[in-house]
Amino acid sequence: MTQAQRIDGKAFAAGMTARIAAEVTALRDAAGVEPGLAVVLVGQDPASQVYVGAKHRATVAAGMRSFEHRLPAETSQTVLLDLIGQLNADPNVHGILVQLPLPAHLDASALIAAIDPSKDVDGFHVINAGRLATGQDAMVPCTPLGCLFLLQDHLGDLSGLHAVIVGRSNIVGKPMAQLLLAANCTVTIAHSKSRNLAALCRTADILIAAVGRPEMVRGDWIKPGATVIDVGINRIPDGDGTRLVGDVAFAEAGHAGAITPVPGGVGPMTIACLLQNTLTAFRRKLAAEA
Ligand SMILES: Nc1nc2c(c(=O)[nH]1)N[C@@H](CN(C=O)c1ccc(C(=O)N[C@@H](CCC(=O)O)C(=O)O)cc1)CN2
Repeated sequence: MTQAQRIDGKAFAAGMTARIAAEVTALRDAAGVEPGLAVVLVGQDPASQVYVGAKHRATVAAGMRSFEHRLPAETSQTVLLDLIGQLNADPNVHGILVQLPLPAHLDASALIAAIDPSKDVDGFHVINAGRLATGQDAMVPCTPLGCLFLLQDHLGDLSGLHAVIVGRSNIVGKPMAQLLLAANCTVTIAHSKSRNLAALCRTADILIAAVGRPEMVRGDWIKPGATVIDVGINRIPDGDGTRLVGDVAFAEAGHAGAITPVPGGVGPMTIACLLQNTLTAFRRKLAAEA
């Protein structure tokens, strides 16, 4: 049996982070200021706590200022809107994100809409989504941006390739489609209700699995030689404990050309791209003030 090449997102993200840290040092030496990232976490979701902790450590390691706001699950919409208003006005904060998912009583769309689009380092604000869709400078959502970097590093020019994206979320599926269209791919967005999903996936040169269901994409959904990007991070029972699996049945994907592992694939790229977006927001502010 052939063995698909493993796309090492962890190593790629480490290289990006080192480059970003060097740029932050150079900017601090030149301008005497450094980028600041504010992260708002509401509630006790265990996975979100892990991700927010990882964001804090990565931000500090890159020489940026980290402003963490960990709030109780019962925090009201009004209190959060007030906090976002303060962060928008704070000159030391260049990037703001609200960690998702939020407790059910909160309106995530309204909170994201309250973030200054120039500080929206998640790229979830409709202004940034619209800018991306119309080919203008935008803050690009971190996970799809990370997927694009891995694809371009592995394949080079993506022109003319058929990309099938399984998943239509605002966070991954839709912005991923915009990025791949801009890179001259032919793009199909599929989802759990698409007819003949397995056959559709078999037509993909690039298969992006972002559906949030453990190992839903089986080996016989993958065209031999295809490049597979697995965005899923699913914790499943394993013996007495748990383990992480993606949306792709990794063990059945040996005939792919290349595949991202879970963990160690797309996940670390999400955080590296968050640092990149924060640096971009900072640079744009410096340029606007010059
Ligand atoms: N406001 C946001 N909320 C969420 C986002 C986001 O981009 N913005 N994405 C995800 C969670 N996420 C970042 O927030 C994220 C997920 C996974 C990883 C990661 O590095 N995963 C590791 C495994 C970690 C583990 O052991 O659990 C890996 O894949 O190697 C980083 C960030 C939802 N919410």
